[in-house]
Amino acid sequence: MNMDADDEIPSLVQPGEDGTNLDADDEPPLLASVDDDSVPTLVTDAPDPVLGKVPITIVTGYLGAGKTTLLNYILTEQHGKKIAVILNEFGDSIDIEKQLTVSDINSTSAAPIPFVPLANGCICCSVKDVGVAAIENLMEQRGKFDYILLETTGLADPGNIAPLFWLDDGLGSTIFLDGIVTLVDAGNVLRELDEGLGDDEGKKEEGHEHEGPLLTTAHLQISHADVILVNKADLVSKTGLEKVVERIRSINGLARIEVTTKSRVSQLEGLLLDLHAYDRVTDADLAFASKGHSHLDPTITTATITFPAISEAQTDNFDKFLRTMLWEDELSEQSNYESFEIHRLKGRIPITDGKVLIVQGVRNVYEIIDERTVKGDAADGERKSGDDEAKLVLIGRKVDQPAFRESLMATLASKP
Ligand SMILES: Nc1nc2c(ncn2[C@@H]2O[C@H](COP(=O)(O)OP(=O)(O)OP(=O)(O)O)[C@@H](O)[C@H]2O)c(=O)[nH]1
Ligand SMILES: [Zn+2]
Repeated sequence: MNMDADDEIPSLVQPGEDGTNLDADDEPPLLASVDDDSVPTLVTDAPDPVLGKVPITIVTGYLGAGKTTLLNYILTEQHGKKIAVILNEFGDSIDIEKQLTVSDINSTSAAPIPFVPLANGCICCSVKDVGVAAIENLMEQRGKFDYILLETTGLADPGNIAPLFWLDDGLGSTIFLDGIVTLVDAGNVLRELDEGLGDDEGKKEEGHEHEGPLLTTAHLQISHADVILVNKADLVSKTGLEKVVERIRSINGLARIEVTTKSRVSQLEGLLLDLHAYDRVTDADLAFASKGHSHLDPTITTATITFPAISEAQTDNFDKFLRTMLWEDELSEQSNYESFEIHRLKGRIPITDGKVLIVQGVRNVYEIIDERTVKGDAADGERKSGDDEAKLVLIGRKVDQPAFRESLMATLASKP
C-alpha cells in the first residue's frame, strides 16, 4: 500500500508551552545521503520523491504473552509492506550503532528489512536517548521500509512511550504513531491485574503513587492500548476467556479486543497495521465505551461524558477544561472530587458551525484536531445531521466521578 505523502501529524499541545500549539516540523524527511551507496534507491511503488511519514505500531504486553510470536506472524503474512522491526529486549552487549538486518521474507524487493535492537532495559528510559538515536538511524534508511513495528519489553509502560512520537521534533517529522497493540496472556492476566489488590504484593509503578489499589504493569498496558489481543486462548476455557474479556473491557472501553491463539489475528490491515488510532475518531470508535461502564476492575475504568455540540466560541473553554484536568490534575470550577489519573482520552466534539473536533490524549499530552484536516475514507470531516452530541471518553483511575461532567459543563458555560 502506498503511503499518503501528505499525511501529517497535527499540531500538538503539551505542558509548559503556555497553551500555544507546537507545530510538528513539516519538513520532508531527508533521504539518506547520496554518498552512502549501501542505501538503495526508493522502492518502486513510492508515489512521490517526498516520502510521507512512516507509521509505527508499538507492540507491548507482559513477559511471554506472545509479542515475538505476533511479530513473526506479521512478518510472514502477505501485506505488501516492508516492515522494519525494533526490539528493546536485547542484552547490553548489543552495539546500538550496528544495525542488524533480517531477510525480507515477504517482499519481492531484494532490500533487507532493517532490524534495530535497543539496549536492554526499560524503553521509557532508554528510548529518549538511545532509542531515539536508533530510530533516527533507522530513518536514514528511509525507502527500505514503509512501516515500523516496535516490540517493548514486558515491563514497559506505554504511556511514557506514546507521547514521544508526538513531542520529539526529530521523530515527529518522519514518524507517526499508528497504534498501540497489547498482548495479554489469557491464562495469567487476571492474576496479574489482581496483584495490585494485595497489601504489599503489588508493585508501585513510578509516577503512579495514588491512594487505592496499586496499578500493575498489566493495567498500564491495557489502559493505553488501542488493540488488545487476548492470546493463548487455547490454554483457557470458554468461560475463562469470557471473564478475561469482560475484565479487560471494563478497564478499556475503547480498545478493540480480539481473542487469539499463537497471536494469529483475523486481519492485519486496520487491526494491527494502519489503525490510525491517533488521527481518526469515528462515532463507532466511541460507541462501545458510551454504553455505560462497569466496575469489574477496582483500579482503572472507562467513563464517557456526553454533552451537546459546542459553539466555536466555547472551544477555548473546552481547551481550558482539558488543560486543567491533564496538566494540573484538577477539575476547573470544582472543589469536591477525589484525585484521579488519566491514561487515555478520546473525543469527538461537533461544533455548531459544522465542523467536528477530534481530541486525543495520552497521559498529560493531548491534541485537538479539526477532522476536516484528517484525510482518509474513515472520516469525511463533515458533520452529519443528527450529529449534535459530543462525546469524551476517559480511561484511568477514578474517572467516573460526576465531577468530571460538572466541571466540563461549568467551564463551557463560564466567561472565556
Ligand atoms: N499455548 C500457546 N503458546 C503460545 C501462544 N502464543 C505464544 N505461545 C508461546 O509462548 C511463549 C512466549 O511467546 P513469545 O512470543 O516469545 O512471547 P513474548 O511476549 O515475546 O515474550 P517476552 O519477549 O519474553 O516478553 C513461546 O514459547 C510461544 O511459542 C498461544 O497462543 N498458545
Ligand atoms: Zn519477545
